[in-house]
Amino acid sequence: MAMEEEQTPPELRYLSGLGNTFTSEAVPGSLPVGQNNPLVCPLGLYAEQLSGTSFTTPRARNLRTWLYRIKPSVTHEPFYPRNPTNERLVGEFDRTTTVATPTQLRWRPADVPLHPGLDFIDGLYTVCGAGSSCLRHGYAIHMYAANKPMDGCSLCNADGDFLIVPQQGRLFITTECGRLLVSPGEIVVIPQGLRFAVDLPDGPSRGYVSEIFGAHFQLPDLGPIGANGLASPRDFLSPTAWFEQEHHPGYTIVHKYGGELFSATQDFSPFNVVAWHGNYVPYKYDLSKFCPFNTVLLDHGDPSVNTVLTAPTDKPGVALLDFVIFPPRWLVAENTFRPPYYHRNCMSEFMGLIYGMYEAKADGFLPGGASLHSCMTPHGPDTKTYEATISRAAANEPSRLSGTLAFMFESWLIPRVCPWALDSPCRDLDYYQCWIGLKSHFSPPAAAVDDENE
Ligand SMILES: O=C(O)Cc1cc(O)ccc1O
Ligand SMILES: [Fe+2]
Repeated sequence: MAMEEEQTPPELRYLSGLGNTFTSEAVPGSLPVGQNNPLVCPLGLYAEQLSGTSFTTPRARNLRTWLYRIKPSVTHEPFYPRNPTNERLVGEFDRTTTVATPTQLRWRPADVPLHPGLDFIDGLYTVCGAGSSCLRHGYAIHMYAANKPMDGCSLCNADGDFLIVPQQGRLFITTECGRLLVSPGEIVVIPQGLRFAVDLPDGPSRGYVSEIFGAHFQLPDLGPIGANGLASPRDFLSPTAWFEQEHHPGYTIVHKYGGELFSATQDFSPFNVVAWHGNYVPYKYDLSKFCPFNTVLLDHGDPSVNTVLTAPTDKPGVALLDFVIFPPRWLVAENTFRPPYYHRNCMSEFMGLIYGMYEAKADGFLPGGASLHSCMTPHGPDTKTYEATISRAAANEPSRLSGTLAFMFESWLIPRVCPWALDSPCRDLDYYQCWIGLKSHFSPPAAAVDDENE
């Protein structure tokens, strides 16, 4: 099943829309009509339901898909702890696993190793996170650097949804619902529990992953923006049914459960779903389709206006995790400091850069790199950006911010950081220096100073 390096992936068909109930048949007539589990399914298939929410979740948020497959997924040998495991994957964020630090953190991009061979599972490493996958509240932020396809194995993440942001190299992802090709500049969401395998048609690849426990992503409300704008539901693409039926001795299912990896073998591919219907599906989204809204007169708006997807908490307006982008756009504000303002945020901000340069950082924040500014940790434009901005003669002219795509995972929950991320050779220990040069421009009128000092 694995593609050789640099191989052209096949043309794929997608279904458009987010939150839709879809139907898809790889063989005509393979979906039961009028019911989900007839006594005998068409073509002798097995019916299997995959639930993404509790059975009793209110209808508007209820997610489930019915899969019609050659053999049911229960047909496998027992689960064992995977050996070797991946020691750098974390699902429980406490004092035993991770560290609390308010320090501004930044990392240079990691080289994609060529040796030893690392597939998507072994190339994943957690950077930070909060909460607990077992208690179903929290998130993890991972990055990956991989150079080899997942061959003869698939991953099932029982802990949460993965939102994957490729930065280098396309991902060819086979899932139980079909296949998706995801390029840098696109994102993909793989829902909790859906089995998938990642192939790397461009060879060495890297990117970012946010994983959410106990919630699913949805589009943000648009409030006064109105009925249109930001990410449009029709630009989200889900796969169409695709299956393989060959005997596959020794096929391995890797199961991520409670942050730990388990594996089980079976003699067939899990990608044996001939037809499916439902609304619990993987989807991809091309970030260049995002329709940004922005300041058209004065002041820098809050980044929430660039939210692509949000995973809610039980508190209205408070996100477990927002996925926010900083896309190419026109800047037209008058008498305004256009880059991001200096700030301290009660939410925590993890940022990555897909390509180009980020508007707040003249140096040091590179494509494939990352930064973390946790709850109430001060941050903002570096000295070079500040000085260049205030001395720019044409500061009121429209200017186009082009050739850049940064993003942020923003969370209400305070992240704890993994020790290997703090000790990483990619960590920029001098990050704080980018602000140390900010000097006082304070120039009160002479009279005011005299009055004060008398
Ligand atoms: O810190 C950052 O660079 C992200 C960010 C961008 C912005 O435009 C406003 C606030 C904010 O936190
Ligand atoms: Fe910020």
